[in-house]
Amino acid sequence: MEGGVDYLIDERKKAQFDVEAMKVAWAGSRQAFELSDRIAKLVANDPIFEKFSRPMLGRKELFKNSLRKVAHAWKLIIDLRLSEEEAKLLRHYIDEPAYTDLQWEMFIPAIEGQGTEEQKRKWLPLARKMQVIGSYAQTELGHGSNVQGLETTATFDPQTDEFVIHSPTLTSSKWWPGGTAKVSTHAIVYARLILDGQFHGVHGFIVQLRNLENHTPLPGITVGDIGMKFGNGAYNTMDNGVIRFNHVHIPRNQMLMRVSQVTREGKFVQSDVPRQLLYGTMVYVRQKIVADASKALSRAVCIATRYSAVRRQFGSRNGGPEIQVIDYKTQQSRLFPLLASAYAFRFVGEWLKWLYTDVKQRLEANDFSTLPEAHACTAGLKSLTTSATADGIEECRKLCGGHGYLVSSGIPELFATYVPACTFEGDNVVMMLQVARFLVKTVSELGYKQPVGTTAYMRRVTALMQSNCAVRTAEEWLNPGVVVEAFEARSTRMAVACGQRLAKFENPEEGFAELSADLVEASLAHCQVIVVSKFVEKLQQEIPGKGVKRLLEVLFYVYALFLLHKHQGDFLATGYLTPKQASLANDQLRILYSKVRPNAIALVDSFNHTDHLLSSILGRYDGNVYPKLYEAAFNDPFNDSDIADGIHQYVQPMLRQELHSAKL
Ligand SMILES: CCCCCCCCCC/C=C\CCCCCCC/C=C/C(=O)SCCNC(=O)CCNC(=O)[C@H](O)C(C)(C)COP(=O)(O)OP(=O)(O)OC[C@H]1O[C@@H](n2cnc3c(N)ncnc32)[C@H](O)[C@@H]1OP(=O)(O)O
Ligand SMILES: Cc1cc2nc3c(=O)[nH]c(=O)nc-3n(C[C@H](O)[C@H](O)[C@H](O)COP(=O)(O)OP(=O)(O)OC[C@H]3O[C@@H](n4cnc5c(N)ncnc54)[C@H](O)[C@@H]3O)c2cc1C
Repeated sequence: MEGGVDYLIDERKKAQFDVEAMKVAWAGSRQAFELSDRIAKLVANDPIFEKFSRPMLGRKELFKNSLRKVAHAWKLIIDLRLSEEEAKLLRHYIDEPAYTDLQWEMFIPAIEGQGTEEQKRKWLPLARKMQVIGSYAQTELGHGSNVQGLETTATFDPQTDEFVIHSPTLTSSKWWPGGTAKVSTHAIVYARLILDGQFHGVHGFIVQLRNLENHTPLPGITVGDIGMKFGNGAYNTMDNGVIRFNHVHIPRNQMLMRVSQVTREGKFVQSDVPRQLLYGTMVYVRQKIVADASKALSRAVCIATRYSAVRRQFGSRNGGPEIQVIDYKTQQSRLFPLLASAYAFRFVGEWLKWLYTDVKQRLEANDFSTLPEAHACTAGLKSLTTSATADGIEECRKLCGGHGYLVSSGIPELFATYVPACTFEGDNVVMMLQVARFLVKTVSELGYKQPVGTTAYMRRVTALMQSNCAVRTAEEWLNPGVVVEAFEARSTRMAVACGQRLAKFENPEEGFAELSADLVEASLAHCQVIVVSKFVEKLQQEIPGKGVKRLLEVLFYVYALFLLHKHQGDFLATGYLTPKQASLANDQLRILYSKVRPNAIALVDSFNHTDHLLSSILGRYDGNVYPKLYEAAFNDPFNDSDIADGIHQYVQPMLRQELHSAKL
């Protein structure tokens, strides 16, 4: 058997649910599905968006090609009158990090969230028409996580009514801002505000970087690219920049002044808006990153699942077919939890989008009450989903054996492009520590304040601390209430235990630092409660289509019981479960894997990923893997000639024992 075409045809016949209806459930609605499907096909059928050759290109060629794709996309957006939602889908399917990500997802949102009405009126139309191109310059060579530690200064000059933006040290050089090295004309620069020699916190300033006519850097600005990043292709389509400012003057009205203002006289005015709103853009992007995690993980899982059905190893009797590797229980126990995680992240991402929209409306009406919860949820879920997705993509590579290491599997580039999500928009550990602060506060207030939102379950603190799990059979684990309660009890107990240990420290900050590893674990436990509960809430909704809800229920149990198995140390140490109950959960997990097995291919087909998006020979929809791998090998430019450059010069002299006289 040369290809896996027949295998995937057979696999698709095994599905026990309506795949078309599952596609709608994954997309969120029929309208969302149709929109997404239309844009996916638009991109897949346009040769300019070809990306299979990307990892072979040198940096300059790669970058120029990326500029061409953006220009073509922008032309399509105008010609086809695409809405902002459609344009963002177009970006998703083009699948290439570019300066426009920063323009649309950071520069514009920063002005929307932190600008005054006047600033919005001036800058937003220019940015939305791409008449100015902006980036987000916060991180410096010396500081990224610690925003309050930034060194760039913005000193008000009352003589000229201007701010003077300056990089006083090498470590204050802006370092990383995407789109800045070669493209952006403007940036939101975060800098320490200095008025009359006094420091007034870090604020955002709109700084013009380049001449709009000839694109040269403005006087006082030194700008360049920070160098090649991890992996070929991958994030190297982005021009991450370094910028030094040498006393660059900008008008006073280019400080983003919704949160605080500087008057003509140089007086600092703090409005009622909390200073945390300065971090609002990061809350927005973290929410987007959570939504993106399910897309990335589902791609890797789709490739690994299809290939696992095509690939056969061992077990041949009398020349008959070998076993499909997807039938190995070990393969299932590594792959199916990732499949279930993709669905879990999809649904929690949908919920987080709702939460963010709600917070945004409140902020616009100057209601800041839900901001701490939104910050904790976006920070925690960003950390949980990106860490699991990055690990999951790497696991999918291993699930594909040696062929997974080939660039043509599509996995190496996906991994290299994805992993920085664990670091950017907040290092994942730093983000979990933010959740920890929120949890510690919630726990310390339990005696007199009812927790709300995602911590509302802690209202039942007494019951969750005292009662234990009642499961007696593997079957009894198939109860959403039982599963959610187990996660809530473990999380509450871990958070309360941290609170009790913290109380023993005289200095709370010292205690927090000392216990930070435990606090991160407690935060993860809390974030898992959110993901598990949001999956259950999804299942409580009407989900049309034959067998769709049943399969989603199976995936819910796979996700939750897999986590329970993985973290059984916590569940046992907190005393909520007995070893016997943990073992019953694992027994149930094996039964669940056998329920997923016949549906596995249909479940990944339901993501509706095009071959263009997957860009993977192993994950091809038709399963025609081996002939295409063979063809691709001989199409590689390295195989253009049987005799590679350098063979005559460096290998043949060795073969002839003439190396000492050869010119090297
Ligand atoms: C062709 C045309 C196509 C057009 C369409 C294009 C569409 C594109 C689609 C693209 C797809 C995907 C989008 C993704 C794009 C992503 C690109 C990403 C590139 C990367 C960018 C970056 O990385 S930007 C830099 C990010 N930096 C960070 O995240 C820094 C992390 N550090 C911090 O956030 C803070 O310093 C930290 C939270 C760690 C601590 O802050 P600090 O003030 O020092 O500390 P505290 O004193 O601890 O905090 C004070 C209190 O404030 C609370 N708090 C902190 N942060 C927030 C917040 N964000 N919101 C609300 N509250 C916050 C904190 O909890 C404290 O509260 P308390 O009650 O006092 O304890
Ligand atoms: C691909 C990419 C694109 C980026 N794009 C942009 C951009 O457009 N604009 C921009 O401004 N920035 C950008 N960044 C920068 C990014 O936001 C920072 O790298 C990120 O916030 C992490 O900060 P750091 O690099 O200072 O890490 P560090 O804080 O130096 O982290 C190093 C280690 O220290 C640990 N650590 C740090 N603080 C603590 C703590 N308090 N407690 C415990 N452990 C801690 C971390 O967990 C980590 O293990 C980008 C980064 C990347 C990789």
